[in-house]
Amino acid sequence: MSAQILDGRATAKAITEELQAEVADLTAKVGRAPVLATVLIGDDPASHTYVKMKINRCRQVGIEPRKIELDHSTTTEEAVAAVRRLSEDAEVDGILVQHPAPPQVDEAAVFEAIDPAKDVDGVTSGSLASMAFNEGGFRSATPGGIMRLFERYGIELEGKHAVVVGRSRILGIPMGLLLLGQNATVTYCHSRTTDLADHVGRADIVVAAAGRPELIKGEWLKAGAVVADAGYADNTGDVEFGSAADRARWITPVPGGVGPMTIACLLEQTVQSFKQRTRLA
Ligand SMILES: Nc1nc(=O)c2c([nH]1)NC[C@@H]1CN(c3ccc(C(=O)N[C@@H](CCC(=O)O)C(=O)O)cc3)C=[N+]21
Repeated sequence: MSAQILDGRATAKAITEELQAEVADLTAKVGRAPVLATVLIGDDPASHTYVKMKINRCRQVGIEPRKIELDHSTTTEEAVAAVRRLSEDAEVDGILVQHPAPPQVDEAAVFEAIDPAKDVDGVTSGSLASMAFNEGGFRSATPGGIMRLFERYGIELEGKHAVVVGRSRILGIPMGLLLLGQNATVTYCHSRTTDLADHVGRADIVVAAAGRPELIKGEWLKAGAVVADAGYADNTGDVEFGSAADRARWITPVPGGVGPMTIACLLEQTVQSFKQRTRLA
């Protein structure tokens, strides 16, 4: 292994500690803590685990979690109504609707019920448009977390060729937009891409967001590439770590890379929303 580690766990910890101090100060000024509402539909065990991790991190920094659980037979209309109530609730600063929703639920419709001012997970089409037009505002949590990690390690993006593998609404697509916004040249690859290995081989920066464990082989990489692995199924990345670490210059591990940064971004944006909504920013 010759690559250096992009340590998401340590970076997220540093961000969390900074937030903790800021939240204590803000809470004293405003007279209440920031509130993040989490909406979990159905009983997927992995989703329960992720939401629990997010709630634990909230408590750690002084954000008050509000947990909404809807059962597996919830309709789109019921889920939309629940999210709308949170959008209208003046005490709620941020709303997270955990993906994936059960198949009968139109997830996009539920996302759109989030007040854009509370979209701290960056899933609405309005947030996507802000990312496309480089307007600031809330970023999708995983791409936002990856950008913060690049920032903290001084990874240069301008003029670099970035290959994003995956085109999901909350991960691949916004990831490419954020990289484009930092003047990278962006290629999207996906399940219908032919010659995936060739595309990856031309990348200075690879973001693996396909949701397919070990899809990307280390031998495909250009020597010296930067690799961010957003795969998380069973704590296995979308990149074959061992072979990739032999060729890359920088790489995120799984676990300990992108996952913790996703949560750090969610918390940061919840605090940002709180400041905006209470006119402290
Ligand atoms: N609306 C929405 N927003 C999301 O951001 C979102 C989502 N839905 N659905 C599911 C994925 C997955 N996700 C993870 C977050 C943290 C870790 C994480 O911190 N993992 C630890 C390992 C945790 C363990 O020990 O199992 C790590 O990588 O070090 C992983 C995965 C957020 N997601």
